[in-house]
Amino acid sequence: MSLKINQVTKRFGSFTAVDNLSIEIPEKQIFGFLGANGAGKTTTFRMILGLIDATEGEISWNDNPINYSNSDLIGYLPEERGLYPKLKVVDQIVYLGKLRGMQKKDIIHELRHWLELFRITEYENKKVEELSKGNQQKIQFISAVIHKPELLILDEPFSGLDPVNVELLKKAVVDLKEQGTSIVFSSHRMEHVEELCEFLCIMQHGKPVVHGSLKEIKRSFGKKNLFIHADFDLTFLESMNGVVKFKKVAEGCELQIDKEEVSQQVFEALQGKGFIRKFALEEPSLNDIFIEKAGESYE
Ligand SMILES: Nc1ncnc2c1ncn2[C@@H]1O[C@H](COP(=O)(O)OP(=O)(O)OP(=O)(O)O)[C@@H](O)[C@H]1O
Repeated sequence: MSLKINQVTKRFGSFTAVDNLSIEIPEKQIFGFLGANGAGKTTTFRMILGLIDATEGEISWNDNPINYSNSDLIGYLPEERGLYPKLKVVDQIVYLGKLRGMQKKDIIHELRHWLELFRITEYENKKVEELSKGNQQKIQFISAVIHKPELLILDEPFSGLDPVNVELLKKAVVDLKEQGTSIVFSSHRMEHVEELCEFLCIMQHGKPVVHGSLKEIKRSFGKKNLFIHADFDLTFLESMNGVVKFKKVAEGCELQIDKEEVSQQVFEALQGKGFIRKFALEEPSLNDIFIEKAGESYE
C-alpha cells in the first residue's frame, strides 16, 4: 500500500507548476513534502485529491487511481482553512462526517474523543466564529480525520498554532501514524519535519531536488557542523581548508566543514591556544540542507 506519483506534470497555461514528478510515498509513515513558496506542494496535494487534474502522469493509491469511489480514504487539511463560521462545532463536524458516509452517533463519539484530546470539550456547542484561530484549526484538523482516513494530507498543519498546541497536534499526528495512517504534510518549519518524518522530498520549481529517507539524506549531504565554545578568539578558523561556513556566536563559533576529518584538523589547530568549553561535531540540520538545495528561491 502506498501513494505513487508517476511522472506527473501540471501546467497552468504555459507555466509549469509541477514538472515530471515521480515519488512513492510509503504507507504508515509520516512523509514531509517541502519546498519554498510556489514550489508546487499545494498543487501536488490538489492533484492527489483529484481537485485538479494532472496535465500528464498518474497518481494512484494502492495501485488504484484516486477517484470519487475511493476518495473517502483520504483526509485533507487544506492550506486555506474553510469552516462554516455560523455553524456550531458539533453541527459542522456532523455535516462533514455525513458527507463521508458516517452515522451521526459514530461522528459524535469520534468528535468527543478528539475534543478531549485537544482539550476543548467546552466548545462542542459553540459557533466556529466564537473560537480562537488556533482552536478553529483544531476543529479543521478534526474534520480531516473524523472518518479515519487511510491517507491524511496536511498542508501547513502547524501554522498559526502556539507551542503548546503544536505539541498537541504533533502528538495526534504521531498517534495516527502508529494506528496505521499514512500521512503527508508540508511545512516551512524544518524542525517539525526533522522531528516527525522518516522520509521526505524537497521541491524546487516543481521538481524534487532531494528525496529519500532523512537519515540517508543527511549522510549523503557530506557536510557537518562543528560547534566550538572557547575563551579565546576563533576567527582564524574561518580561513582553514575545509571550513565552508564560519559564524561567530556569543560563546565561540559554528562551523560548517566539508568532511568529517576536518574536525580533527580544527581540533589540533586549537591546541595550546586556551580553554575550550565545547567541541561538538554534529550532523547537518535539515535547515542547512534545505537552504543549500532549495534556498535560492527562499531568499
Ligand atoms: N490555478 C492556478 N493558476 C495559475 N497558477 C497557479 C494556480 N495554482 C497554482 N499556481 C502557481 O503554481 C505555482 C505553485 O503553487 P503552489 O501553491 O503549488 O505552491 P506551494 O509550494 O504550495 O507554495 P506555498 O508554500 O506558498 O504554499 C505557483 O507559482 C502558483 O502561482
